Amino acid sequence: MTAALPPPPAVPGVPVLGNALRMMGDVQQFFVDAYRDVGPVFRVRALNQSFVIMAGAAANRLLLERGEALFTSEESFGGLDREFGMRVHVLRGRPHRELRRILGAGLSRDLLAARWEQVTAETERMLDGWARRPAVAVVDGCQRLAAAQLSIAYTGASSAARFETLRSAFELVLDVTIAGKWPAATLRWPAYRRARAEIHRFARAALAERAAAGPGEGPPDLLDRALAAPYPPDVQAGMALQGYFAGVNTVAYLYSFMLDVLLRNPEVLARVTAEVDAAGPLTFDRLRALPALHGLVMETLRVYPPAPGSARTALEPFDFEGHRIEAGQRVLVATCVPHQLPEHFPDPQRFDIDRDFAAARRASLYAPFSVGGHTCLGAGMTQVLAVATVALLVRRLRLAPATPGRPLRITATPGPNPGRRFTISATPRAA
Ligand code: HEM
Repeated sequence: MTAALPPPPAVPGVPVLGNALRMMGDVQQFFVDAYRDVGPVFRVRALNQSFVIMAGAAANRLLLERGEALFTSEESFGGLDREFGMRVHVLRGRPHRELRRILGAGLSRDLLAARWEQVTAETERMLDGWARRPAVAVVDGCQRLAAAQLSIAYTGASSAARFETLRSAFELVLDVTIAGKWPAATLRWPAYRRARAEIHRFARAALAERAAAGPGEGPPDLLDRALAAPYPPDVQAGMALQGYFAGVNTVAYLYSFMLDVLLRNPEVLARVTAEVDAAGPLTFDRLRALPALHGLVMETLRVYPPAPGSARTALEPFDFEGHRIEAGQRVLVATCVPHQLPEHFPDPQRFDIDRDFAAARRASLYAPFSVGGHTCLGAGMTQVLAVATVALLVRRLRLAPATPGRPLRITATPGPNPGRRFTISATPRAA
């Protein structure tokens, strides 16, 4: 009989808080440092929660090849399903693949092509608003922008009027059910119940309106797909909500990091600006021919991944890199740790928009959208929308940091972002 392997080693933390402070800051850097100091599997504790973190090439391969058999997402994402009918995150096997197929069609980048004029007009309107303010709070501004863009592309109408309700209710659910920051009883607070009810009314009204009007011109969008799907009304509403919420924070954090990068790297800003200026009228098809901008998006996702891990719970005991992981253990596959390893990305500290990602992508070592069965369904939309947004931005606005010299301070609430204090000033470029 072989002896059972030891449990993963713990990363030293402080009393009571454990590793919470580092998990709430630059969590990607924390995972990279712990991988180097402790190895590819280690335990962390944040207040009352304990996670096993698995990182490196073998961890990504395990999630890709055995993720479906070994893990469930219920404990991490069940709250989104129970509270909002957003079920795709927690399903497994065939039912998951079926819902993914339908939802994937409703979240396709083709919808941006179909609603290009509407999305760019709203983006330009919002960016012009930035130029009228003395300072722009970048994360908040980018959340509003991403929410408007995604809701127009996916549903044909902006959700801007409900933005604050949507943001506060969803962030509370994430803090309670995924981050474990507040007790579950928080979801019984009257203020939360009211916000939740409003979100439900909003999703049901959007679906009812579409059902009455019938599908519009162009490809079927997310609402058409949800209405035609063989699911109960709460799941159809959850599908519609994916268009208003899934992706808003991650896309906004990506935009915010890109702005930080552009302000800190004048040579990158000069290159993308020259590329956009030379491109002529900005049509959806022309987005493909902007290599410096594509490089900026890819490299920002490498260095500053807005979702640096996939949270799961082990369904059965298994061994990984010389350690035993027990059934029921909460696990986080830190999928983006390879982004910082020189064996996969030469000179990883260098921000290089000319990097070749092809080999790392094929080997699942470039993984800002995770790997395996639950890979992001909005990845295609994110990439084209991010290119379009930076193109419109550098064409319209001249940017400067509101507080020159302020260092980048990453905070992970709920995901890694440059923090609420990151502000810029924007002036019209023609001025
Ligand atoms: C920078 C932008 C984005 C990043 C970094 C990102 C990242 C991720 C990651 C890492 C996952 C996997 C989670 C897991 O393994 O449990 C995921 C799943 C998902 N994402 Fe995104 N995402 C982004 C934008 C979007 C957008 C715009 C949408 C569109 C609404 C979207 C919709 C989804 C959905 C529906 C899933 C669940 C897929 C499933 O469970 O089968 N994401 N995303």
